[in-house]
Amino acid sequence: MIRYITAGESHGPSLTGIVEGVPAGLPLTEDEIATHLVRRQQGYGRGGRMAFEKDFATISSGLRFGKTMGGPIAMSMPNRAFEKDDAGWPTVMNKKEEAEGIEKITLPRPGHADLVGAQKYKFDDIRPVIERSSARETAMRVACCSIAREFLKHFGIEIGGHVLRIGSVGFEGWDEVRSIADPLAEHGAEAIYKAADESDVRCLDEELSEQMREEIKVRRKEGSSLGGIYEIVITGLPVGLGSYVHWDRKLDGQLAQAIMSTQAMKGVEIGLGFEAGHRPGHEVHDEITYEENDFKRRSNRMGGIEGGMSTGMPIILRGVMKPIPTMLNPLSTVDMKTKEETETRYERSDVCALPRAVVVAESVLAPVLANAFLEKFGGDSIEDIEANVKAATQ
Ligand SMILES: Cc1cc2nc3c(=O)[nH]c(=O)nc-3n(C[C@H](O)[C@H](O)[C@H](O)COP(=O)(O)O)c2cc1C
Ligand SMILES: C=C(O[C@@H]1CC(C(=O)O)=C[C@@H](OP(=O)(O)O)[C@H]1O)C(=O)O
Repeated sequence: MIRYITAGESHGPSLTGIVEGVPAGLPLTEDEIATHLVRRQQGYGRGGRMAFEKDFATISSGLRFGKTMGGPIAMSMPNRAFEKDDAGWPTVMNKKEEAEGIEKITLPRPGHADLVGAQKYKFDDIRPVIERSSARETAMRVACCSIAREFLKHFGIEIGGHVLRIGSVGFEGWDEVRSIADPLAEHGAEAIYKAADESDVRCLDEELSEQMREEIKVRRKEGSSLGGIYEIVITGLPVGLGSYVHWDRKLDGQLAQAIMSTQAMKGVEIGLGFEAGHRPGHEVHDEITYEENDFKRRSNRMGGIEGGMSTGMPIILRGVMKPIPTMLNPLSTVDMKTKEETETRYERSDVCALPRAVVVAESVLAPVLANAFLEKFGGDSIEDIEANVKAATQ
């Protein structure tokens, strides 16, 4: 079973990650991991921080001659913000000897972890909450998950995401999206993310991309922020990953948890999702056929999962991200120190991080799928697993 843990603060010296349970013999390079780290930094609507961070994870254990050895893989990634002290407020993490002189942050932002975090941990300064709740953590999360992603790719399983909606601009309904995404998915889900990467809002439609950019521009000018909806497609899956036999083995439940564990996510749907509640059964369920010695389905409105198990069709999952809580135009809040009503203070921020969050969402699904795959075909080495897959498909 692949497990990973991340450590690090947004403006601390570095982020650290350890990935345990990766089978031996998987070819892996830092550059492959960096592909997704670079993608996570790109996107229209990003803030100033992403312009100067140069995310790269250095591997310090678990590899020999470019292949995994079965032991924990440790990674480290520096925060350039730690040295820069450029954010317009003291980057307090590198000035521990001056703790007394540093201004406390006492104005919690609605929608961020600030108020509840300070209440829970009994802080009179929001800074420690900001540091660890920040989506800076997703940089190391993407690095860790990219290893599981490489494992899946080795067995022909690909993941690709794209943006469906930003604020008021988006595709009209399920069929319109399918007409663009499904033909790409026939070449493997990576064709989807590669096509989406052509647009700086990661949308597959050129006209919508332009409108989304405009929407972000308008909301930025107003001092507001935006979220949106994205879709992730996973191809190359065998039948029967996950199980209906127990609640915690259902693949859809595990995938949803991974998405909801990501900063700013407020919902997940699989296949038709919430639209299934609007349609009668005959317009929802995927009819079964038998062609070329195999069971097939006429459609994939269940999004590749039935009974908590992969059907062998592409998994289609959508997530919704709320608008960024930090906004130039302030919201009402209360000063934690004086208890007086006042307004939030602005700190450097993304205006819309959805195009970047798509890469995070693609990534966090990888360990879930890799573990479901290992549960079915598992072994200590890639060689063992290849033999198990071969035996199961003969
Ligand atoms: C890729 C990404 C970038 C983000 N950037 C910011 C940001 O610049 N400013 C901000 O206030 N929130 C940002 N967020 C959202 C906050 O991290 C998040 O709302 C906060 O941690 C509270 O957690 P919750 O939204 O899950 O409740 C970002 C989220 C993601 C996934
Ligand atoms: C640093 C990243 O995102 C950060 C997420 C974030 C937040 O509150 O979640 C706040 C901002 O941090 P800063 O105030 O340092 O600019 C974002 O830039 C990153 O994605 O690597």
